[in-house]
Amino acid sequence: MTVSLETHRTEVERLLALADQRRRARPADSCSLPQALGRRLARDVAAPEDVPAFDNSQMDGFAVRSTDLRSAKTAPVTLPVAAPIAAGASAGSLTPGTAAPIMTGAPIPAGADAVIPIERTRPGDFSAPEVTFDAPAPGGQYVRPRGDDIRAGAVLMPAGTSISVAGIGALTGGGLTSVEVEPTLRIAIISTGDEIANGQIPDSNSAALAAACAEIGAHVDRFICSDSPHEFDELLDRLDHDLALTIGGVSAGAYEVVRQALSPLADAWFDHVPLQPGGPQGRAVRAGLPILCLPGNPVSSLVSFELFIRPGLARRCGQVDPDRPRGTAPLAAPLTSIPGKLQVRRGTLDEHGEARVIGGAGSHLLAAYAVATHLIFVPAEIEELAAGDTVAWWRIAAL
Ligand SMILES: Nc1nc2c(c(=O)[nH]1)N[C@H]1C(S)=C(S)[C@@H](COP(=O)(O)OP(=O)(O)OC[C@H]3O[C@@H](n4cnc5c(N)ncnc54)[C@H](O)[C@@H]3O)O[C@H]1N2
Ligand code: MOO
Repeated sequence: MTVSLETHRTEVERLLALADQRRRARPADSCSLPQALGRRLARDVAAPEDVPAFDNSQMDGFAVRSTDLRSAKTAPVTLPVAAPIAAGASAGSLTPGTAAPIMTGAPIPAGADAVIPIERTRPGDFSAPEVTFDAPAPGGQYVRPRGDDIRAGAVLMPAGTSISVAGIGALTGGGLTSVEVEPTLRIAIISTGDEIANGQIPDSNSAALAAACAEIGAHVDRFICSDSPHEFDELLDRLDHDLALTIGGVSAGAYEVVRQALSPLADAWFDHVPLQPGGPQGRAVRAGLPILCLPGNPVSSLVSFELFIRPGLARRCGQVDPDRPRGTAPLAAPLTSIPGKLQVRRGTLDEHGEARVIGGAGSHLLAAYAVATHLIFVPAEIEELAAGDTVAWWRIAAL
């Protein structure tokens, strides 16, 4: 039965949710920190130590006892300069009645409780033997106390947090080198057809789809299967993935291995959606494994991945912006489209901000797609568009 694009999208979402459930049921991964960007924490992470680990200066200036500057309220106070404390030095202690040059991040010496920035002192120079202060300072001024960012044992980031760039920094700053993260979604991409299995045609579709899945953070394994339904069944029996994407074998030919093998299943659906390219589609759940079946024509498989699968998959893989950037633009040149189907052309936005189609509508024209930066949409009810008419676009590649 033909279904609307919306119905198919909803059904694909249902299968992606199932794939996500399978992923979550697998054990957590241990991941070293720089690699953990974008992964979700499998459990709460407690800070192993106080951050910062010691009281330290927030400014380049002089470490003082605030009590030594009390009288600066009425008259300037001049103190002898003690040995300087660089960031990386050990803490030491401050002799009462002296001021120690201290750099940002350097440990506050025992006895000191405030820092006066260099620009609020006279002569404003670290090499002078004495330093004069014109105002008192409250205790704690410009001191970053130990544990101010996070206390040892406190939850630094709770389970489920998507590890951001700042998260990598905070976890590393907390003394961690690896974390337990939720497992990555594992996808099996299965190219079908004797022409692929015997090498007559390069397996360009699964190469492209594998790149698309890897780009959004999924783990991908690629398989090739001949037109034998038995071989296809045996291959599916071996998979332990969260999701399978099949390519080809879904339309009206005599050797449609995917449709033949899967359509007897209770939950299976194989038919057309009102889309060009990407009309023939299928989906099934086999022994708990959700399977999304894409048409074999190269442009068709990529366009249907973009429209139906990528948004939900990217969101589940933790992408910050799961949707492609979208907008509208005037068409650079007239075009015609087939009635009753959403047509997806490939093109770019030119220097005038106009949408310019590249190549024809045919679903084998992958070379033109390869230099396109945008998908350009012609609605189902439209047969002709004039130059200047508004079209919707999604950006799929860098300009
Ligand atoms: N009588 C009809 N024929 C076709 C219809 C139809 O409605 N009635 N639909 C056409 C449309 S639209 C599409 S799209 C294709 C989809 O066909 P399949 O999904 O069954 O794909 P195949 O027949 O297996 O292959 C189509 C085409 O793509 C090439 N291909 C397949 N896999 C790969 C791969 N991994 N890498 C590169 N190229 C691949 C294959 O060699 C064929 O040329 O059906 C139309 N026919
Ligand atoms: O709908 Mo097919 O995908 O055009 O070749």
